[in-house]
Amino acid sequence: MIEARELSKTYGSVRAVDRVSFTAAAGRVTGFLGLNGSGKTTTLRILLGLVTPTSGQALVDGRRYRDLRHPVRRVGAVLEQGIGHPGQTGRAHLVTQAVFSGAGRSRVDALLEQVGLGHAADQRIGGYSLGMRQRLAVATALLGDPPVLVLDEPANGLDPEGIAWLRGLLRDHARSGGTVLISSHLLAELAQLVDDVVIIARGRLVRATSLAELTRDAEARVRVRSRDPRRLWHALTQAGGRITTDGTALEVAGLSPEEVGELAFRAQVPVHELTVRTPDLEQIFLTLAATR
Ligand SMILES: Nc1ncnc2c1ncn2[C@@H]1O[C@H](COP(=O)(O)OP(=O)(O)OP(=O)(O)O)[C@@H](O)[C@H]1O
Repeated sequence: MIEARELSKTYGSVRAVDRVSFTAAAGRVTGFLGLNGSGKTTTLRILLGLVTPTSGQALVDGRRYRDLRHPVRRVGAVLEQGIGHPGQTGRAHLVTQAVFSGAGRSRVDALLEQVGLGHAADQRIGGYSLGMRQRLAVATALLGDPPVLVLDEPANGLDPEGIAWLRGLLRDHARSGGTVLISSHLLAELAQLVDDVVIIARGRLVRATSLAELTRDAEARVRVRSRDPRRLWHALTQAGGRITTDGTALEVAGLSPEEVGELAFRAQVPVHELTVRTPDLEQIFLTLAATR
């Protein structure tokens, strides 16, 4: 299990992480979500003992990373930065990491196969595509066969097949009792994968809940297209509607379709389209991520 307790990190005047508390439970995949710069990487780096928090604690199985007896056997991490020496082969990289970390090299070949790099094991990393590097990073994280996996934006650079592969791997890991914490700035990317979500915005926790709960809570929206969107926007906002737009139509939250129709009528704005949109997960996330 992963636990953040009132975690804060300040860089000069920037509160990168501000009293954030959440848990990521064993047997579940937890999505750690926030827009760019919201504090995800800082939180994960604190968790992995790479950054010292200003206050609060980040714990893996009740201990700080640096207090874990065999960290590579407890926690595997895929971080954002580049991996390995470009002149090294994938296999040599894994062997080096295995030796350095004390994980043992016996799993190297099996892991290369598991992440789909068996055919490229003897190619230099410098010639790997971004997706292949991500696969190698996942293999490195799995070296110590750790129950806890922490992944910072691992889907970056993966093609749809790679994403499906990663999803399968992480789901299997959780199904066998492992803990998975995975960050992203796109909820849609994780929607098929996560059980729970932790959403942060500007360093603060906005929501920590199950994906099912998040979907249930979301309110339907009314999409309305008209000849005079400015006037309609004004009328709907005056009535308490919360509005976004894709440039073509207005998306209205907080008002029923009946209210939107009647308000448009009263404002004498001809309506060309009025539809009820069931909640879109990405929209829910964006609304939450932009709230504070
Ligand atoms: N070493 C640092 N020194 C100064 N400011 C930092 C440092 N690391 C992060 N920050 C600032 O802290 C805030 C949070 O950054 P962080 O990288 O944790 O966000 P993020 O959610 O991971 O973003 P992204 O999705 O872009 O990676 C940002 O304002 C960032 O500029």
